[in-house]
Order: sequence, then structure tokens, then C-alpha cells
Amino acid sequence: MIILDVHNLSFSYPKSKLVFHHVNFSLKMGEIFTILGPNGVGKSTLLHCLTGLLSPQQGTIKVFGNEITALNGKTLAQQIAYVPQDYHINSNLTVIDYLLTGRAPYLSFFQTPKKKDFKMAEKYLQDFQLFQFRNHPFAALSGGQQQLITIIRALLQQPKLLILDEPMAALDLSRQYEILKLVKSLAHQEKITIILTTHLPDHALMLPTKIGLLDSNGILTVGSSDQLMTTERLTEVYQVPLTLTYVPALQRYTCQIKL
Ligand SMILES: Nc1ncnc2c1ncn2[C@@H]1O[C@H](COP(=O)(O)OP(=O)(O)OP(=O)(O)O)[C@@H](O)[C@H]1O
Repeated sequence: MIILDVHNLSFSYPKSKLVFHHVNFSLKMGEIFTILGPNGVGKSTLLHCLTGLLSPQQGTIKVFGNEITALNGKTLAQQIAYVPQDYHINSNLTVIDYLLTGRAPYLSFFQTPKKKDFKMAEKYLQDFQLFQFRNHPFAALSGGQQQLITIIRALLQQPKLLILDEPMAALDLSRQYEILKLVKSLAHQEKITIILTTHLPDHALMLPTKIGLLDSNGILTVGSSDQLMTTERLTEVYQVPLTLTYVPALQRYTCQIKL
């Protein structure tokens, strides 16, 4: 079943050249899609289009067969959850209050969160060993803790499509391991479709994922990991000497920069 269908998408900011053009891909239920590319090529911009935050100049985005522009905010928030790259919020909300905003798509305008909503949020806090921060101000947490809380908030939306912009950028190795395992299990067990961006090709090499390579000409090349995660393709995209090596102990390739 196709969850997301992107056809012929092109985008430019006002009075600027096209960031990307003629982007095409579709994602099935439970599929993982990792987008890689150098700084400034337009990965976040593309994600903003996919969440309906930006309107493309050309092309269509369909979620469950419906044009994204035809969906109301509440329906969209029940179907798509988005964790932005810049998750810092300027507010005095406590962690639990911030998390409960993730339940808003399931509450009516005047309704306050119910016991069930608190329990869901608290369960995630326990699972991520963050329960001790329940009543702390969100803004007082470390960068990595804020990133994890923002991911939990997205999970509380119970989305069908989860969009994560550099979800591991602020995380230590053990938390990266946790998020990679989470991404795999959300996709395989809960059949959530996941799009993520990362600057570490190894993240893509660790996941069973479709790949999107966005280059500095604004072209998104979509294919399998075997097709696109090669020394030649990544050297071309990143314009840096690098090499992919198969590590038998890991049973996968790793990517290293040649310095
Ligand atoms: N609000 C904006 N107005 C005008 N130009 C913008 C805006 N936001 C981003 N850009 C430009 O669009 C291009 C793509 O930016 P974007 O943030 O999407 O890249 P990215 O691939 O996500 O980069 P990074 O890997 O550094 O996060 C950049 O040249 C950037 O300067």
C-alpha cells in the first residue's frame, strides 16, 4: 500500500533559484527512506514540503492517495509527524506538557489531555529512561535530551508517516543505537513509514532502507542501498575522498573519509 507519492516536485524560495527539481518517489507502508546529501542541498526544504509547511512551485504530494493540500490540519497531524532539525522551543513548558501537545490531533478544541494520554507519554519517558525529567522545563534539558523528547512527542501523534530531520545529530552513540533500533522496529513491527535525513552514511548502511541522494544540482536520485551506497556515488555526491569497506564482523559496509 502506497503511503506517500511524490510526483515531479520542484521548489524554490522567493527570488532564488530552484533548490530541487523533478523529485519523484513513492513509499509503501513500513518502508524506510534515508535522504543523504551535503549541507545546503535542500534536504530540510524537501521535508518541509512533505509536511505541508512549504508549497512547491510544481508537482504533487499525495498522502494515502489524497493531495496534501486537501487535508485539514488535524487529519494531517494524525497521519504525519515531523521532528525538525531545529527542535529548540522558546517556551516554559514542562517536558510532560510539551509531550502532551503531541496528543492534540486526537483532542477537540476545548478538551484537555486525558489519563490515557498522560499514561502514553509517561510510558515513553520510562522506556527512554527520561522519566526523571517529567516535570523539568523542556528548555532546561540538554540538546540530546531535547532531541529525544521531540522524537517522543512525534510518536505520541501515532503517525502513519514519521519524518525525522537529522534525528541523531545531537545523540551519543548509545542513544543513536537506540534510535536506529527504534526506526527499524517502528517500520517492521508497527508498519510506520519513516523518512529520515542524516550526515552519516553509516546510519543508512545500518538500516534496511531505500536511499535518496540529493546532489548540489537539486537532483534526487532514488534507489536501493546496493545501487547507491557505493564509493563512487558517495564520492560524487559529497565531493570528498571516501571509501566504503566491507567489515565481516559487522556484516555490512562502513563509510570512511580518506584523510
Ligand atoms: N527560509 C529560507 N529562505 C531562503 N532560502 C532558504 C531558506 N531556508 C533555507 N534556504 C536555502 O535553501 C537551501 C537548502 O537549505 P536546506 O536547509 O533545505 O538544506 P539542507 O540540505 O537541509 O542543509 P543541512 O544539511 O545543512 O541541514 C540552502 O541554500 C539555504 O540557504
